[in-house]
Amino acid sequence: MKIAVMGAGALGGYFGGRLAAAGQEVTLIARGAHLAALRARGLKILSPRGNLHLPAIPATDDPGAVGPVDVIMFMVKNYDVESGARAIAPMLGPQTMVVTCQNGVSAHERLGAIIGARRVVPGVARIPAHVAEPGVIDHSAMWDRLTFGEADGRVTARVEGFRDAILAAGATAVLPDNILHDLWKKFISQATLASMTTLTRLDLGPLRANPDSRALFVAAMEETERVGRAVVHDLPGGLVQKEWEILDTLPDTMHASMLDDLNAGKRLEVDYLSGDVVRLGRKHGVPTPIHNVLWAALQPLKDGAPPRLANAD
Ligand SMILES: NC(=O)C1=CN([C@@H]2O[C@H](COP(=O)(O)OP(=O)(O)OC[C@H]3O[C@@H](n4cnc5c(N)ncnc54)[C@H](OP(=O)(O)O)[C@@H]3O)[C@@H](O)[C@H]2O)C=CC1
Ligand SMILES: CC(C)(CO)C(=O)C(=O)O
Repeated sequence: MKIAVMGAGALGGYFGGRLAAAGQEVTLIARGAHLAALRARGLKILSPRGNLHLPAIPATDDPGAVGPVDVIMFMVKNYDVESGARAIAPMLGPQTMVVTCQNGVSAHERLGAIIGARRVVPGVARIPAHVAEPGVIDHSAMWDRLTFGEADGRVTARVEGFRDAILAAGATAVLPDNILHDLWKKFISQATLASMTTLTRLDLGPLRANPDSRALFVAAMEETERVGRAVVHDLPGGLVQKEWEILDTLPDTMHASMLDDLNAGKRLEVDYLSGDVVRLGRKHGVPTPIHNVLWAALQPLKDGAPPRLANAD
């Protein structure tokens, strides 16, 4: 299978590396110091599921040099979806499938508006990872799950084939009954996890242990669930509780990738997390006071390179 990874950072490097190690024809699309390191030293993955070093994995910043592929793993951040969508044009053949992984609920629609919805297979990733240094992906827990499926719920040969390729590579792939439900299920916890860990600069452990911050966490998730129910009328019940069954099993040191982004001086995806809770709440007449505070409080940090803390000295 010919696979291109558009945005071979934390997630793209992880899944692209596993697929390449399993013999798939993978090209990483990257840029800057990360691309230079990939070319000079190859890709390294540090992972409890097994470390990996691929010294000669193909990497480029030029999708035109790759040409049409079977699958594009579209793994840029939310704020790069539109520019990334335009950049992948030379890799789109008549049958190319483009699988997403972005947190939030809007990336697949924004991508589809540019490249055509029929090409897009929405996905949800459950895998904690970050780029520890250029060329090196640090995957910090056992889970490495990519759930994806056709937006209309059909189980097609293209999604089955790609699921089998990921499973053969030793990572986890799931075809759900309804990918839109899965997107919202994760969004209900992720929008809150991202904003609360980033705003407080704390891991999940202390936020979950303190009764007041836990209550705020739960209320923010319930707010998102109410918005979800207004947007997707057949969203199953009990999603907040189901997400807490996951949150309560995570290590104390778990935090959202958005906190890693803050610490690395990168841009934040907050407009697509708490920001989209607020935006969709307004659109559907559902009040979102908690996410409005979380979203607004993070605005001064969202463009990256956080201002010097007033009391840092
Ligand atoms: N990291 C995690 O633990 C998880 C992340 N997610 C979601 O997955 C998505 C990807 O996250 P993550 O992997 O952490 O992000 P990263 O920033 O690690 O990776 C994205 C990569 O895409 C590169 N990129 C963007 N545009 C281009 C371009 N035009 N050409 C070449 N390279 C490009 C970026 O380069 P540059 O750095 O120069 O911008 C970066 O290296 C996010 O939406 C996130 O919400 C979901 C679950 C877990
Ligand atoms: C919480 C985690 C790491 C789970 O996959 C995540 O999705 C993120 O923070 O982006």
